[in-house]
Amino acid sequence: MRKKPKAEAPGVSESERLLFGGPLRYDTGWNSHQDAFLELNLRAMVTRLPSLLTASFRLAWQADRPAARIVLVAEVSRGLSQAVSLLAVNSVLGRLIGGGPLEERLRGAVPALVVMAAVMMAGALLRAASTYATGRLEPKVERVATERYLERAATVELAAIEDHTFHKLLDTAQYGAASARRMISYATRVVNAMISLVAAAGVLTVLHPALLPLLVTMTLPSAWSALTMARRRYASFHAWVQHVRAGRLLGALLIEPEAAPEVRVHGVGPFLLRHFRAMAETAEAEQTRLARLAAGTGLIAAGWTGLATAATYATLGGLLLGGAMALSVAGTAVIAIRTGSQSLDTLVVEVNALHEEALFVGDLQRLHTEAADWVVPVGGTALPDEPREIRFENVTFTYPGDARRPALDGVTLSVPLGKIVALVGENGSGKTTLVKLLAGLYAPGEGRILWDDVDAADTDRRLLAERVAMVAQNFKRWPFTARVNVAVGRPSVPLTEERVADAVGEAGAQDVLADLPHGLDTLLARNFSGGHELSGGQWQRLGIARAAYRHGRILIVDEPTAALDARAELEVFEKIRALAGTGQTVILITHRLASVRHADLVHVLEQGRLVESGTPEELLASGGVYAELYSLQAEQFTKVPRGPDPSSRDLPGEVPAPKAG
Ligand SMILES: Nc1ncnc2c1ncn2[C@@H]1O[C@H](COP(=O)(O)OP(=O)(O)OP(=O)(O)O)[C@@H](O)[C@H]1O
Repeated sequence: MRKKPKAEAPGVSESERLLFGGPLRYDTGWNSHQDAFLELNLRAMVTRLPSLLTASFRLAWQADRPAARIVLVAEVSRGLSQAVSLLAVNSVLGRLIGGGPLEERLRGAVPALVVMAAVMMAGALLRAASTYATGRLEPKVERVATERYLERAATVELAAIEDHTFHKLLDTAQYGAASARRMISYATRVVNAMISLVAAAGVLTVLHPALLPLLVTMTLPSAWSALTMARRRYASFHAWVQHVRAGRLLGALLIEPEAAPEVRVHGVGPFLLRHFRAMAETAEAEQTRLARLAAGTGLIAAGWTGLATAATYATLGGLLLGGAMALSVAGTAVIAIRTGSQSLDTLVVEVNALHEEALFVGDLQRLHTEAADWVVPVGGTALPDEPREIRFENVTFTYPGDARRPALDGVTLSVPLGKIVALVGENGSGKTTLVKLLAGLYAPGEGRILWDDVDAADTDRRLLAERVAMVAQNFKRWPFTARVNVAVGRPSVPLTEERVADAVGEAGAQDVLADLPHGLDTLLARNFSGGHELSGGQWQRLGIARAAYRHGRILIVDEPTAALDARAELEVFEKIRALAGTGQTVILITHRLASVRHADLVHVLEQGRLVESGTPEELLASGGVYAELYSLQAEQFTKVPRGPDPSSRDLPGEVPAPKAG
């Protein structure tokens, strides 16, 4: 078995140990095709070439058929014109070196010279056509590949995005589009080099059969050197990719706005810089090692090429001296050997590159296949028009990975529609997971979620999603204008001023907009010029406006007031209560138990299990978990000494002492 080139294992620098807890081992999806590349040798290259060229042509054909046709015709014609050109050279040399007066010899060479000139002109025109068509084709190929990639990423289940293996594939496949683009020019050059090689080889065989093996012998050393170096670079890239990425991460942290305050207040700058330098220096050592090896390999290859060239010219000399070859033929042979060896060199390098790019395009194709298993299904039974309740029946759900316990464990509960239902429980008790299941973002591992008597698992997920509006705990702060940040709640309906204004009013976000320099047209992305940043509480109000804009029949609010000041919190709960008055279902997750007082039903979760259900009064009276959490919060306020003004306004977080029970 052939020995694989070994990449030097990255040296574990002190920085790496300290910052990342040990050596940053290579662990991305590239692993899957690493071996394929390392096994690449001349024979493998030749066998894989047809499929690589077909793949490139298919990509080009999908993106722009006329341009793909132009490139193909132009490159094939250019290769053929080189054969004609070589034959014309042979004819010119034959005439010039042959017998007779000089004037006659020159005149005799004119037709072949005219052919040469015509072929050169045609070659230039074909080159221009190919350059134009390739330039037109490349961005289209990249766009088509990127669109397919993004479309796949957007249509898979949330669980796929959170699945480590699938996410790795998403990470690696993103390089596929740029690789597809590059494959076009590599494939073009490969086709061109192949045809001119065939032309040179054909001419050489016609001139003398012994010349063809000489051409191959001359080119083998440089082919070997190009392949060896490419394999080493690739192996090194994989062994060092994490290390290099981590080094870049350190650099990026120094300029990132989120890190900027701590970098300055805690003086983290010099600390990060020191470790950045240490990691960069370790990576530089690898580059030096590769350069040393490249120099050595290059020298060996040059030595062999020199010997092969000397042998070629000695053979030519022998043939000339032995009278087996005319001088004019020897002249043409020298030109053909030079052209042929250049084409062979190009061929090796370009096929090498083509193969490397094809591996990344292969990841993109793998993504398409694997994503098909994760795509959110379309179609299914309709939901009842006016359901009375959503019922969780013995629902268990465990996040993929190495979770130590299910996030939801045999939960049976009811969410009556048209009411305010609160979910309460300590951190990590499963509240957010429960609403994500309700919204169809995950499917239960066991049990059922019923909308009256229709199992959510059998329904059309898009129709289910249309019923739900959600203000998630970490809802997205879109880097767009304030208007879009509201209207993105329902992109399927035309954006109208009236709808936006209504939603802003419902969320009580008018004050937030009034403070913005361009109102609804203010760009909410500080990293762009003219961009503006909102405070956490201001963002939260826009998030609520977004959910109001959606007009989902079920409004899920996960910690809606965490970043709000006391007055704003009061207002938001007023709005939420008013929504419930209009028949809207509100599912409220909050740790502020005072806000739960107005809920029609409270479910208390503990470590993924439902431990209590009832009205707030019932739960307080029962003296269980809810009552305990309530007392804890109440105590905080009763213990705090009151301010000098006893008539000061009640704070929404202020809770009355629980009834005994
Ligand atoms: N995307 C995820 N992948 C893996 N585990 C998760 C994920 N989200 C939550 N978990 C785990 O599931 C459990 C329940 O989390 P969940 O977010 O539902 O709790 P919660 O009651 O909403 O908590 P909090 O009050 O802190 O928001 C936790 O142990 C958490 O670590």
